[in-house]
Amino acid sequence: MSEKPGKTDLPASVSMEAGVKGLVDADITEVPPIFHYPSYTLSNNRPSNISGLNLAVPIIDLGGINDTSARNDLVSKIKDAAENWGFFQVINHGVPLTVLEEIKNGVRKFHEEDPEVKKLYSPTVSNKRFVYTNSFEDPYQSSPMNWRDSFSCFIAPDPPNPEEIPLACRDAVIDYSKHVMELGGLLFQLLSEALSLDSEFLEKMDCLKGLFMLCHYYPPCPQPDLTLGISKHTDNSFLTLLLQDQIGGLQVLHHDYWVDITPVPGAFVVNIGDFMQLITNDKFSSVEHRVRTNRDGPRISVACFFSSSLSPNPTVYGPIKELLSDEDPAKYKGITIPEYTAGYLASGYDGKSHLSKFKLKKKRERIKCVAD
Ligand SMILES: O=C(O)CCC(=O)C(=O)O
Ligand SMILES: [Fe+2]
Repeated sequence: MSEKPGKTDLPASVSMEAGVKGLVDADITEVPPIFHYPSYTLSNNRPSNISGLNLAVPIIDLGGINDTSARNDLVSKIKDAAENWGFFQVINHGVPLTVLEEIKNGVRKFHEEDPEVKKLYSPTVSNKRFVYTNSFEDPYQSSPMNWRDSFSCFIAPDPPNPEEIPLACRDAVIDYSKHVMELGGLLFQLLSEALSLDSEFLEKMDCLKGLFMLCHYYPPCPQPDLTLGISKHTDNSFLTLLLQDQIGGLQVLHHDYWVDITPVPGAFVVNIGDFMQLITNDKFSSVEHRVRTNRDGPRISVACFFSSSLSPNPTVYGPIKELLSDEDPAKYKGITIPEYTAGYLASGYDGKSHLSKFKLKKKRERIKCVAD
């Protein structure tokens, strides 16, 4: 966790309460130094040894899901993407386009409310399951700061009362999260099949039990080469479903090169989170990603994390026994989701893998874990 910035770090005309959006509304023409990233973290030199690789995140069509041979084909594409990219996009997923438009509009509407309205949901005032955190108030904010404002909403296992969600996005959040739970159920089936496990395996492990929504608003940035919307990180989830608008900026690290995840109209970006990498014993990869800023905007995105997050949950997750063998012993020790999440949040988006802290180092430790 980094030290919080003070008002003195900002131009005098700017109120911290109004978030990054407030800076842009105040017509700043230069990005304040607290948002500056060292230039080496922003550069992206294409390594010569990857020139032959296809550098596009796979796009997978879920349309043929009910046909056995098409399903086998898409399960093998998902397996390949989950192993080699940690990311893929899905199209023909069954979520109506109107639902996608409504949630993007709802997120934008809330972020464009008067700061006085948003203040009612700030972490210092709100103990509700809907929290508005602009970069200046986020206790887990990285240093340098991110060029974005966000709100979060806990959806499952304990859904919020509708009154806890602001009117600007209430119906959209409720409707959208139902569709995300449904699509998540299908994706966990396909991922189970991709691991040669029973279709219901991951759902039976309660991977679908928790859902946490994080809705971002990235204001246009006057100097996009100086800062980031979100610094490099992996997700603290089993799986993340992300909806992005057409502005672009999301990048995934692939063979040490930042690859753009080009917006595809109506698609979801799906990515493997740390907990999935842990339970699959590194078969699937939780891969680092980040968001570049843009002169255009605002950019809206909605990230839905399948994780029960900090909610009390005594289940200890370790590598799935069915995936282990003498040749492939457990690589991780078990941990509960709230314990993992607390550590992940405390280390902030610092770009270091939290998962690696749970890796079993010695062969003897691994063998002992399998015997347990
Ligand atoms: O806004 C995006 O495209 C990505 C957001 C993200 O990576 C996150 O919330 O973890
Ligand atoms: Fe992320």
